[in-house]
Amino acid sequence: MKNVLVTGAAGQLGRCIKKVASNYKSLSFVFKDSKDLDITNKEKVDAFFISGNFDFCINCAAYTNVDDAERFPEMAYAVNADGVKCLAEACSSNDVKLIHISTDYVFDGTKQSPYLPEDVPNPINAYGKSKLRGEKYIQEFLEQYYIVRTSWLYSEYGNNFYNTILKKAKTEKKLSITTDQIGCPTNANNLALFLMGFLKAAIKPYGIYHFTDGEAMTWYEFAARILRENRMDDVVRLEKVKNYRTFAVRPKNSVLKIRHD
Ligand SMILES: NC(=O)C1=CN([C@@H]2O[C@H](COP(=O)(O)OP(=O)(O)OC[C@H]3O[C@@H](n4cnc5c(N)ncnc54)[C@H](OP(=O)(O)O)[C@@H]3O)[C@@H](O)[C@H]2O)C=CC1
Ligand SMILES: Cc1cn([C@H]2C[C@H](O)[C@@H](COP(=O)(O)OP(=O)(O)O[C@H]3O[C@@H](C)C(=O)[C@@H](O)[C@H]3O)O2)c(=O)[nH]c1=O
Repeated sequence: MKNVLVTGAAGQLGRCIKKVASNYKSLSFVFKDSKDLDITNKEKVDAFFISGNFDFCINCAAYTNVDDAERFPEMAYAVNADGVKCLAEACSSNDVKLIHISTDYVFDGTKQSPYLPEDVPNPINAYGKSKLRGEKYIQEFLEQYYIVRTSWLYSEYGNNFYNTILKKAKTEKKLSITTDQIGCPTNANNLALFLMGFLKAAIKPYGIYHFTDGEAMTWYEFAARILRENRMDDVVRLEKVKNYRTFAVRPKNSVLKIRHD
Protein backbone atom coordinates (compact mmCIF):
# COMPACT_ATOMS: atom_id res chain seq x y z
CA MET A 1 0.00 0.00 0.00
CA LYS A 2 1.40 3.43 -0.96
CA ASN A 3 0.48 6.50 1.06
CA VAL A 4 -0.39 9.63 -0.89
CA LEU A 5 -0.86 13.08 0.62
CA VAL A 6 -2.95 15.55 -1.41
CA THR A 7 -2.51 19.20 -0.37
CA GLY A 8 -4.91 21.96 -1.41
CA ALA A 9 -7.52 19.22 -1.58
CA ALA A 10 -10.62 21.46 -1.55
CA GLY A 11 -9.69 23.13 -4.85
CA GLN A 12 -10.83 22.15 -8.33
CA LEU A 13 -8.08 19.59 -9.03
CA GLY A 14 -8.05 18.25 -5.47
CA ARG A 15 -11.74 17.50 -5.74
CA CYS A 16 -11.28 15.75 -9.10
CA ILE A 17 -8.55 13.57 -7.55
CA LYS A 18 -10.80 12.78 -4.58
CA LYS A 19 -13.53 11.62 -6.94
CA VAL A 20 -11.34 8.92 -8.52
CA ALA A 21 -9.11 8.04 -5.55
CA SER A 22 -11.26 5.14 -4.31
CA ASN A 23 -10.75 3.32 -7.64
CA TYR A 24 -7.08 2.83 -6.74
CA LYS A 25 -7.14 0.09 -4.10
CA SER A 26 -3.37 -0.10 -3.69
CA LEU A 27 -3.18 3.58 -2.75
CA SER A 28 -4.15 5.16 0.55
CA PHE A 29 -4.97 8.86 0.20
CA VAL A 30 -4.91 11.59 2.84
CA PHE A 31 -6.65 14.77 1.66
CA LYS A 32 -5.75 18.04 3.37
CA ASP A 33 -7.36 21.39 2.57
CA SER A 34 -5.92 24.80 3.40
CA LYS A 35 -7.43 24.79 6.89
CA ASP A 36 -6.05 21.34 7.75
CA LEU A 37 -2.60 21.99 6.34
CA ASP A 38 -1.42 25.45 5.31
CA ILE A 39 1.58 24.74 3.08
CA THR A 40 3.16 28.06 4.08
CA ASN A 41 3.35 27.00 7.74
CA LYS A 42 6.76 25.35 7.80
CA GLU A 43 6.55 24.00 11.37
CA LYS A 44 3.19 22.34 10.73
CA VAL A 45 4.25 20.99 7.36
CA ASP A 46 7.45 19.50 8.81
CA ALA A 47 5.62 17.94 11.77
CA PHE A 48 2.90 16.57 9.53
CA PHE A 49 5.37 14.94 7.15
CA ILE A 50 7.34 13.38 10.02
CA SER A 51 4.17 11.81 11.41
CA GLY A 52 2.82 10.79 8.00
CA ASN A 53 4.98 8.11 6.35
CA PHE A 54 3.98 9.31 2.86
CA ASP A 55 5.34 7.89 -0.38
CA PHE A 56 3.96 10.70 -2.56
CA CYS A 57 2.66 14.22 -2.12
CA ILE A 58 0.43 15.66 -4.84
CA ASN A 59 0.45 19.41 -4.38
CA CYS A 60 -2.80 20.99 -5.60
CA ALA A 61 -2.45 24.02 -3.31
CA ALA A 62 -1.92 27.29 -5.13
CA TYR A 63 -2.89 30.94 -5.39
CA THR A 64 -4.67 30.86 -8.75
CA ASN A 65 -6.41 34.22 -9.19
CA VAL A 66 -4.23 35.70 -11.95
CA ASP A 67 -5.45 39.31 -11.63
CA ASP A 68 -5.31 39.33 -7.82
CA ALA A 69 -1.80 37.87 -7.99
CA GLU A 70 -0.83 40.97 -9.98
CA ARG A 71 -2.41 43.24 -7.37
CA PHE A 72 -1.02 41.34 -4.37
CA PRO A 73 2.09 39.52 -5.61
CA GLU A 74 3.29 38.80 -2.08
CA MET A 75 0.21 36.64 -1.53
CA ALA A 76 0.87 34.66 -4.70
CA TYR A 77 4.55 34.21 -3.86
CA ALA A 78 3.72 33.11 -0.31
CA VAL A 79 1.79 30.09 -1.59
CA ASN A 80 3.16 29.39 -5.07
CA ALA A 81 6.82 29.86 -4.20
CA ASP A 82 7.46 29.81 -0.43
CA GLY A 83 4.72 27.25 0.30
CA VAL A 84 6.10 25.00 -2.42
CA LYS A 85 9.58 25.42 -0.91
CA CYS A 86 8.23 24.21 2.47
CA LEU A 87 6.76 21.15 0.76
CA ALA A 88 9.92 20.46 -1.23
CA GLU A 89 12.06 20.61 1.91
CA ALA A 90 9.68 18.33 3.82
CA CYS A 91 9.60 15.89 0.89
CA SER A 92 13.38 15.91 0.74
CA SER A 93 13.79 15.24 4.49
CA ASN A 94 11.22 12.45 4.49
CA ASP A 95 12.01 10.77 1.15
CA VAL A 96 8.62 11.66 -0.33
CA LYS A 97 8.17 12.01 -4.10
CA LEU A 98 6.54 15.33 -4.97
CA ILE A 99 4.02 15.65 -7.79
CA HIS A 100 3.49 19.36 -8.35
CA ILE A 101 1.21 21.19 -10.75
CA SER A 102 2.47 24.18 -12.69
CA THR A 103 1.14 26.30 -15.48
CA ASP A 104 1.38 27.36 -19.12
CA TYR A 105 1.65 30.93 -17.76
CA VAL A 106 5.37 30.33 -16.97
CA PHE A 107 5.91 31.06 -20.69
CA ASP A 108 5.88 34.52 -22.27
CA GLY A 109 3.69 33.50 -25.22
CA THR A 110 6.01 34.74 -27.97
CA LYS A 111 6.84 31.30 -29.40
CA GLN A 112 5.19 30.56 -32.74
CA SER A 113 4.67 26.85 -31.95
CA PRO A 114 3.69 24.77 -28.88
CA TYR A 115 5.94 24.98 -25.83
CA LEU A 116 8.07 21.97 -24.94
CA PRO A 117 8.91 21.05 -21.32
CA GLU A 118 12.54 22.04 -21.98
CA ASP A 119 11.72 25.48 -23.43
CA VAL A 120 13.00 28.36 -21.31
CA PRO A 121 10.21 29.92 -19.21
CA ASN A 122 9.87 33.69 -19.08
CA PRO A 123 6.65 34.57 -17.25
CA ILE A 124 5.03 37.93 -17.93
CA ASN A 125 2.70 38.16 -14.92
CA ALA A 126 3.07 37.75 -11.15
CA TYR A 127 1.13 34.49 -11.06
CA GLY A 128 3.44 32.93 -13.66
CA LYS A 129 6.53 34.33 -11.94
CA SER A 130 5.46 32.94 -8.56
CA LYS A 131 4.72 29.53 -10.11
CA LEU A 132 8.12 29.48 -11.82
CA ARG A 133 9.82 30.29 -8.50
CA GLY A 134 7.99 27.27 -7.05
CA GLU A 135 9.31 25.07 -9.86
CA LYS A 136 12.85 26.29 -9.18
CA TYR A 137 12.63 25.49 -5.47
CA ILE A 138 11.52 21.96 -6.28
CA GLN A 139 14.45 21.49 -8.63
CA GLU A 140 16.81 22.92 -6.01
CA PHE A 141 15.67 20.73 -3.12
CA LEU A 142 14.54 17.52 -4.76
CA GLU A 143 15.59 14.85 -7.21
CA GLN A 144 12.43 12.78 -7.00
CA TYR A 145 9.85 15.15 -8.43
CA TYR A 146 7.30 15.46 -11.18
CA ILE A 147 6.37 18.99 -12.24
CA VAL A 148 3.28 18.76 -14.42
CA ARG A 149 2.49 21.93 -16.33
CA THR A 150 -1.06 22.16 -17.52
CA SER A 151 -3.37 24.86 -18.88
CA TRP A 152 -6.84 26.36 -18.85
CA LEU A 153 -8.27 23.88 -16.32
CA TYR A 154 -11.99 23.47 -16.04
CA SER A 155 -14.36 21.04 -14.37
CA GLU A 156 -17.66 20.98 -12.57
CA TYR A 157 -15.91 22.49 -9.53
CA GLY A 158 -14.94 26.07 -8.75
CA ASN A 159 -14.62 29.37 -10.58
CA ASN A 160 -13.09 28.31 -13.85
CA PHE A 161 -13.70 29.92 -17.29
CA TYR A 162 -16.20 27.18 -18.24
CA ASN A 163 -18.40 27.82 -15.21
CA THR A 164 -18.00 31.60 -15.50
CA ILE A 165 -19.26 31.54 -19.10
CA LEU A 166 -22.26 29.39 -18.17
CA LYS A 167 -23.10 31.70 -15.28
CA LYS A 168 -22.77 34.84 -17.42
CA ALA A 169 -24.86 33.30 -20.20
CA LYS A 170 -27.77 32.99 -17.79
CA THR A 171 -27.90 36.72 -17.08
CA GLU A 172 -26.34 38.51 -20.06
CA LYS A 173 -27.50 38.83 -23.67
CA LYS A 174 -24.04 39.32 -25.16
CA LEU A 175 -20.63 38.05 -24.06
CA SER A 176 -17.43 39.69 -25.29
CA ILE A 177 -14.59 37.18 -25.42
CA THR A 178 -10.96 37.63 -26.38
CA THR A 179 -9.44 36.11 -29.52
CA ASP A 180 -6.02 37.33 -28.44
CA GLN A 181 -4.79 34.23 -26.62
CA ILE A 182 -4.44 30.65 -27.71
CA GLY A 183 -4.08 27.69 -25.38
CA CYS A 184 -5.39 24.24 -24.56
CA PRO A 185 -8.44 23.87 -22.34
CA THR A 186 -7.97 20.87 -20.07
CA ASN A 187 -10.59 19.04 -18.09
CA ALA A 188 -9.23 18.73 -14.54
CA ASN A 189 -10.78 15.25 -14.32
CA ASN A 190 -8.46 14.13 -17.15
CA LEU A 191 -5.50 15.69 -15.38
CA ALA A 192 -6.44 13.82 -12.19
CA LEU A 193 -6.31 10.51 -14.11
CA PHE A 194 -3.00 11.46 -15.71
CA LEU A 195 -1.51 12.16 -12.28
CA MET A 196 -2.57 8.70 -11.08
CA GLY A 197 -0.14 7.33 -13.68
CA PHE A 198 2.78 8.63 -11.59
CA LEU A 199 1.66 6.59 -8.59
CA LYS A 200 1.87 3.21 -10.29
CA ALA A 201 4.59 0.67 -9.51
CA ALA A 202 6.71 1.43 -12.59
CA ILE A 203 8.38 4.75 -11.87
CA LYS A 204 8.27 7.28 -14.72
CA PRO A 205 11.41 9.39 -15.24
CA TYR A 206 11.49 12.36 -12.88
CA GLY A 207 11.31 15.86 -14.33
CA ILE A 208 8.96 18.28 -16.06
CA TYR A 209 5.90 17.08 -17.98
CA HIS A 210 3.24 18.89 -19.99
CA PHE A 211 -0.35 17.70 -19.88
CA THR A 212 -3.39 19.13 -21.68
CA ASP A 213 -6.41 17.78 -23.51
CA GLY A 214 -4.45 18.38 -26.71
CA GLU A 215 -6.63 20.79 -28.67
CA ALA A 216 -5.51 24.41 -29.11
CA MET A 217 -8.03 27.22 -29.39
CA THR A 218 -8.72 30.82 -28.38
CA TRP A 219 -10.81 31.71 -25.34
CA TYR A 220 -13.46 32.86 -27.83
CA GLU A 221 -13.51 29.42 -29.47
CA PHE A 222 -13.62 27.77 -26.06
CA ALA A 223 -16.56 29.95 -25.01
CA ALA A 224 -18.40 29.04 -28.24
CA ARG A 225 -17.84 25.36 -27.53
CA ILE A 226 -19.04 25.69 -23.93
CA LEU A 227 -22.28 27.31 -25.08
CA ARG A 228 -22.79 24.68 -27.81
CA GLU A 229 -22.20 21.79 -25.42
CA ASN A 230 -24.77 23.24 -23.06
CA ARG A 231 -27.25 24.14 -25.83
CA MET A 232 -27.02 27.80 -24.89
CA ASP A 233 -25.64 29.13 -28.17
CA ASP A 234 -29.00 30.54 -29.19
CA VAL A 235 -29.60 32.09 -25.74
CA VAL A 236 -26.61 34.42 -25.75
CA ARG A 237 -24.58 36.18 -28.47
CA LEU A 238 -20.80 35.93 -28.52
CA GLU A 239 -18.72 38.88 -29.63
CA LYS A 240 -15.04 38.57 -30.59
CA VAL A 241 -12.79 41.16 -28.93
CA LYS A 242 -9.08 41.74 -29.36
CA ASN A 243 -8.42 43.38 -26.04
CA TYR A 244 -10.57 42.22 -23.16
CA ARG A 245 -9.21 44.38 -20.34
CA THR A 246 -7.68 42.52 -17.43
CA PHE A 247 -5.38 43.66 -14.63
CA ALA A 248 -2.67 41.12 -15.46
CA VAL A 249 -1.29 40.46 -18.92
CA ARG A 250 -1.50 36.91 -20.21
CA PRO A 251 0.68 35.07 -22.74
CA LYS A 252 -0.70 35.18 -26.29
CA ASN A 253 0.39 31.65 -27.09
CA SER A 254 0.47 29.18 -24.22
CA VAL A 255 -0.13 25.96 -26.11
CA LEU A 256 1.82 23.18 -24.39
CA LYS A 257 3.27 20.35 -26.42
CA ILE A 258 2.43 17.04 -24.82
CA ARG A 259 4.28 13.73 -25.19
CA HIS A 260 1.33 11.75 -26.47
CA ASP A 261 0.50 14.08 -29.37
N1 LIG B 1 -7.07 26.61 -12.73
C1 LIG B 1 -6.34 26.60 -13.86
O1 LIG B 1 -6.80 27.00 -14.95
C2 LIG B 1 -4.96 26.08 -13.84
C3 LIG B 1 -4.34 25.67 -12.68
N2 LIG B 1 -3.04 25.24 -12.70
C4 LIG B 1 -2.43 24.78 -11.46
O2 LIG B 1 -3.12 23.59 -11.07
C5 LIG B 1 -3.15 23.50 -9.64
C6 LIG B 1 -4.57 23.25 -9.18
O3 LIG B 1 -5.36 24.37 -9.59
P1 LIG B 1 -6.92 24.45 -9.25
O4 LIG B 1 -7.37 23.22 -8.55
O5 LIG B 1 -7.61 24.90 -10.47
O6 LIG B 1 -6.89 25.68 -8.23
P2 LIG B 1 -7.96 26.10 -7.13
O7 LIG B 1 -7.79 27.57 -6.93
O8 LIG B 1 -9.30 25.56 -7.46
O9 LIG B 1 -7.46 25.33 -5.83
C7 LIG B 1 -6.32 25.70 -5.13
C8 LIG B 1 -6.49 25.28 -3.70
O10 LIG B 1 -5.31 25.64 -3.00
C9 LIG B 1 -5.69 26.01 -1.72
N3 LIG B 1 -4.69 26.83 -1.04
C10 LIG B 1 -4.41 28.14 -1.23
N4 LIG B 1 -3.44 28.52 -0.37
C11 LIG B 1 -3.12 27.43 0.36
C12 LIG B 1 -2.19 27.20 1.39
N5 LIG B 1 -1.40 28.18 1.87
N6 LIG B 1 -2.11 25.95 1.93
C13 LIG B 1 -2.89 24.97 1.46
N7 LIG B 1 -3.80 25.13 0.49
C14 LIG B 1 -3.90 26.35 -0.06
C15 LIG B 1 -6.98 26.79 -1.92
O11 LIG B 1 -7.69 26.79 -0.70
P3 LIG B 1 -8.50 28.12 -0.20
O12 LIG B 1 -9.51 28.35 -1.27
O13 LIG B 1 -9.03 27.69 1.11
O14 LIG B 1 -7.46 29.20 -0.14
C16 LIG B 1 -7.66 25.96 -2.99
O15 LIG B 1 -8.52 25.01 -2.42
C17 LIG B 1 -2.49 24.79 -9.14
O16 LIG B 1 -1.13 24.52 -8.88
C18 LIG B 1 -2.58 25.74 -10.31
O17 LIG B 1 -1.55 26.70 -10.29
C19 LIG B 1 -2.31 25.16 -13.85
C20 LIG B 1 -2.86 25.55 -15.03
C21 LIG B 1 -4.24 25.98 -15.15
C1 LIG C 1 -14.79 36.08 -18.17
C2 LIG C 1 -14.17 36.58 -19.46
C3 LIG C 1 -12.79 36.47 -19.65
N1 LIG C 1 -12.25 36.91 -20.81
C4 LIG C 1 -10.79 36.79 -21.01
C5 LIG C 1 -9.93 37.30 -19.89
C6 LIG C 1 -8.68 36.48 -20.07
O1 LIG C 1 -7.85 37.12 -21.03
C7 LIG C 1 -9.18 35.17 -20.63
C8 LIG C 1 -9.26 34.06 -19.60
O2 LIG C 1 -10.05 34.46 -18.56
P1 LIG C 1 -9.86 34.02 -17.04
O3 LIG C 1 -9.43 35.21 -16.28
O4 LIG C 1 -11.11 33.32 -16.64
O5 LIG C 1 -8.73 32.93 -17.07
P2 LIG C 1 -7.26 32.97 -16.47
O6 LIG C 1 -7.31 33.36 -15.06
O7 LIG C 1 -6.35 33.73 -17.34
O8 LIG C 1 -6.93 31.43 -16.58
C9 LIG C 1 -5.67 30.97 -16.21
O9 LIG C 1 -5.73 30.55 -14.85
C10 LIG C 1 -4.48 30.17 -14.34
C11 LIG C 1 -4.69 29.68 -12.91
C12 LIG C 1 -3.71 29.26 -15.20
O10 LIG C 1 -2.79 28.58 -14.74
C13 LIG C 1 -3.90 29.33 -16.69
O11 LIG C 1 -3.64 28.10 -17.33
C14 LIG C 1 -5.27 29.81 -17.09
O12 LIG C 1 -6.25 28.80 -16.96
O13 LIG C 1 -10.47 35.43 -21.17
C15 LIG C 1 -13.02 37.45 -21.83
O14 LIG C 1 -12.50 37.82 -22.91
N2 LIG C 1 -14.37 37.56 -21.63
C16 LIG C 1 -14.97 37.16 -20.49
O15 LIG C 1 -16.22 37.30 -20.35
